Amino acid sequence: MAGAAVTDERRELAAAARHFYQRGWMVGTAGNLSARASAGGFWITASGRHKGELTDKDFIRVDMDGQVLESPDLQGRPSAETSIHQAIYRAFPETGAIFHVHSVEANIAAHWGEKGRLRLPALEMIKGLGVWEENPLVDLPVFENLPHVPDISALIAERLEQERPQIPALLINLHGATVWGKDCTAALHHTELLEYIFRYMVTARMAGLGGYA
Ligand SMILES: CSC[C@@H](O)[C@@H](O)C(=O)COP(=O)(O)O
Ligand SMILES: [Zn+2]
Repeated sequence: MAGAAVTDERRELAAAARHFYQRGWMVGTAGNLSARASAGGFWITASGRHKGELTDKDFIRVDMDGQVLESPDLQGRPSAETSIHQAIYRAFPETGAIFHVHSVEANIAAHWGEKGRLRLPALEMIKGLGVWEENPLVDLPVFENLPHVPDISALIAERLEQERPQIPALLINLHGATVWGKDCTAALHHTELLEYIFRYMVTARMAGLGGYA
């Protein structure tokens, strides 16, 4: 992390962002990351920041209603997608960190979703996302990429209230995945695993397997 004097949850968030940026999942400022703050509320990336070199000034601490509690950079404003993070923290109080990334593979795989769900192949890797059955039928919730982010958040909040996703993740169509975990380490593992599954799906189609399951 370039020149950062970060001492709280922001250190882990900046490291995760750099890792995702290097994988091409957060190019051109895309994506956002948050973690519950020991000081209260959650730290979230400020809007429009480059994710390869985040410092403590690139995060804003907000409460569960999205109101700013702490902003080291007075010019900063919370991620435009903060309301999506709020919806997930509210629905699942045990969630400690949420990562939203934009990969090419997620956007291709989204084309194979139907009726708000994307069936994932029963790969061994799905165990890392908490599903231990043999040959599980796992559907990832998919949401429309509405132009007004709070409208997407409202759909997410409504659906999460009705059904808990089988894995800690959701997809916004032609936009990207949002993945969560009990802490930054778990959220990072879950993000890598889901992106592996998307990569498998795309590669399997390209290899002419006639599907991916
Ligand atoms: C690089 S455009 C992507 C944005 O529109 C958005 O989807 C995104 O993920 C980042 O928004 P941000 O407000 O910086 O958190
Ligand atoms: Zn986004």
